[in-house]
Amino acid sequence: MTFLSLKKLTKHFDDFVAVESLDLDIERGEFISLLGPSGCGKTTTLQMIAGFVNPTRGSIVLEGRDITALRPEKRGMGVVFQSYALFPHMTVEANVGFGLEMRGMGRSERAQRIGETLELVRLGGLGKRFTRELSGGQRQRVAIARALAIRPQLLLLDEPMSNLDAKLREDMHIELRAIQRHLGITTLLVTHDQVEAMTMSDRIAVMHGGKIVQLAMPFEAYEQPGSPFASAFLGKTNALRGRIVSNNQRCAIVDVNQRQLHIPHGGRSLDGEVHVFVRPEKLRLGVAGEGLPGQVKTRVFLGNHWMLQVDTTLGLMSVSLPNIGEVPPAEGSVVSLVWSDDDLRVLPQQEMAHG
Ligand SMILES: Nc1ncnc2c1ncn2[C@@H]1O[C@H](COP(=O)(O)OP(=O)(O)OP(=O)(O)O)[C@@H](O)[C@H]1O
Repeated sequence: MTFLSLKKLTKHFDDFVAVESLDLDIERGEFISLLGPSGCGKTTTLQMIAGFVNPTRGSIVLEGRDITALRPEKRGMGVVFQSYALFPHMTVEANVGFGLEMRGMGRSERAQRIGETLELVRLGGLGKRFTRELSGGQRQRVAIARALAIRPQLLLLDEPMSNLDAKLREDMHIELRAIQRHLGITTLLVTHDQVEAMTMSDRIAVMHGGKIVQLAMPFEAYEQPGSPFASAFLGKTNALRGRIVSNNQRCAIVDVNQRQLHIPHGGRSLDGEVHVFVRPEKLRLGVAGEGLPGQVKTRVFLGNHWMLQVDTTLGLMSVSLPNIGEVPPAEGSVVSLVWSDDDLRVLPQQEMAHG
């Protein structure tokens, strides 16, 4: 049975539609991210699941039971907000034990649970501190421990890592994912950070304009984006405008600035104006005369790779080259770009506007 089902979940604020008829099924133990830009309706969706915002329409079904009208405290969910919302005048232990006390758990059982949960987030020994005496990363762990202490059936995370510096955030991604797997706890994360979503999730729901525009495993979402929006939001991409010349069973033949490209269309024959996408790391430098000629406009070194902007007749193309210990051609050099047609993606142009 599906663990959590959102059925045509909708939220209007007056005549503004924040979330529109959203359907999502989550399996037990799954880690799902709602990924999208600011204002796309991620937080509103999470708040409806938590019970803090009433849906305008639609329903929320948890293990077969309709909980749409259930009060938040009856839902048995753990929530971690971006602000953490810790109690500054209380110790770490008191913060973590708060929900347990509310549920009437006895003192000794509570102490044991608090101890276990602090160990889990590697805060053992800090229980007596006040939360104001902790670093940002430690505070964030307290917030997670507080949500986990009640052993919730669903963990809801709203941008919980956004206040941490980049290195700490990276560590927390790995750690939180390990804790989530260890406890087998079904988790929904709201984020606008695609790396965070990719690192942690079993599946990513890409949101745009109050809707899910793609739901897929990270690799699939990145390699086979279902819309121009998803393609551009999940990592860098080069988008070219083209026009369909013809389709055969496997490929669309697309004219891009008078070059004919053969692009696998995945069984979906296309017509008219299209967008052609190619990821920067799928482009390589060829030998002279071999591919699309261009001139290097910028060259940036990023440690594990180089990023080049190359001016071509198809427009400015970003090219990512792995750092293999060689310095690529300097700015101003004439180069040629090659790719495999299998790495090109083609999507109808009008989807750009709708996401
Ligand atoms: N209480 C409210 N009243 C009116 N409009 C609201 C309310 N809450 C949210 N909205 C609007 O609904 C839209 C979706 O908001 P939401 O907070 O869900 O977006 P989000 O994707 O989580 O964005 P962010 O990443 O910035 O938090 C936004 O345009 C927001 O301004």
